[in-house]
Amino acid sequence: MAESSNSFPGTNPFINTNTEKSPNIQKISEEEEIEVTSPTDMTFRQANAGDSGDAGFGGSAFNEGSQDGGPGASFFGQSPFGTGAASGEGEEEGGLGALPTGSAQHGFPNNYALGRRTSVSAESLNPTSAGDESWSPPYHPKTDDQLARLRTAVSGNFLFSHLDDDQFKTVLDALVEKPIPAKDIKVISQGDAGDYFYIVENGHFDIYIHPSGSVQPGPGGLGNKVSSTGPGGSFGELALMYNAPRAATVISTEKSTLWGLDRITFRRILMDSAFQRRRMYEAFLEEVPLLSSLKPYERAKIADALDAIKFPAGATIITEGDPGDAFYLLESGEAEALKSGVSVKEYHRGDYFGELALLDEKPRAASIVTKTEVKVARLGRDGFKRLLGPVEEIMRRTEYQFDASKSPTAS
Ligand SMILES: Nc1ncnc2c1ncn2[C@@H]1O[C@@H]2COP(=O)(O)O[C@H]2[C@H]1O
Repeated sequence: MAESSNSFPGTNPFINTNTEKSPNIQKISEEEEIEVTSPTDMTFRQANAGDSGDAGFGGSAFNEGSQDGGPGASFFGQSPFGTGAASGEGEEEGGLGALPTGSAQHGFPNNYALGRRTSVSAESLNPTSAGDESWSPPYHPKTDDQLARLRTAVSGNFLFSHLDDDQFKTVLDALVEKPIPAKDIKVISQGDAGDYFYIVENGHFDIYIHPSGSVQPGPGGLGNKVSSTGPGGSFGELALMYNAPRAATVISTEKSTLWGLDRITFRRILMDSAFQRRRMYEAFLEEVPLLSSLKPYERAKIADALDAIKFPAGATIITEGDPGDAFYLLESGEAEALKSGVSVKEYHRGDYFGELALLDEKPRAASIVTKTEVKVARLGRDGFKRLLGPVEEIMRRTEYQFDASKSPTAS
């Protein structure tokens, strides 16, 4: 635990090695020292009043007529950190693919996490360490209706799927309902400090990134739309995980309902497992040819949803004729596909199988049997449908050679 916690900040895959300082981000770093001290400090209370940080809870002070010129109305007022423009010199808006630097290749703005502290408090480096026993999680009572809705909302979220019962209860108690009354409400502004992680119960949100690292004045100031999210989805974890400014702007596209989890509860309960999963699969997923067209952030979301399973040699992972419930990526070892007992295809590291039954709701077209000890990353049906949409066409183009005379070398 300590090992992984301590190594998180040092291995931020999205950090930029550029040493140029942004005054805006420096302010955010300073704020963190205050913010991690108490979830009920000034920042939190101001947020409740709707005038600071990320979207406040219970406040009605939607600041229509956004100060920063983007299409969305800001959900909050003047940030104590400002949303001042970071450098952005010589860069054109052009989507993630158009960004020129190393971090841009990762799908993040040039100055993402630029100002992250080199010296941070023990709490922020190691949120679950001993010495933090004085922390008691926030408790926000909920009606039966709220609890039922909340359980449904988090049931589809992979960051919650590995919690034990106590952790799950702590998180449910700490979540706060946050109605978003209309479209064009800016819940998160790129470049700001992060206070909350959000789960979408209903409604829809678009996500924008400006190459400069923060929202800019004027038309197009939000940058480029990079993705969107809806019921069961979540956002706002990156700033909390990496102690970094918000990497993107998130705006409602309709009336919606969010549940917000404060930064400290997120870091203490959800972060370790989320980090470990993302880090564990990051390098492997980059190597998987099927996923090479995806952006790094899309691969990170897939990592959240994967389960590692080991099989000994000679084990059957998939049985021909069965209904399909999961898709698999082969992480190590070798396996083969058998149709009516005849080998028709071999699998090695980076290959995938199990997609046909999920794509077409058909029974398994072949059995998959291990030839050596094998490690697979399993993606359940929901994750497959939600996360692999962008590569569906690639999967559909895969031609299978079922002619037994060409096996076992057919691939
Ligand atoms: N392509 C993307 N790059 C960065 N963040 C994204 C992207 N798509 C969605 N997001 C979410 O947008 C959020 C903005 O706030 P955070 O940086 O805390 O966390 C970010 C992610 O949860």
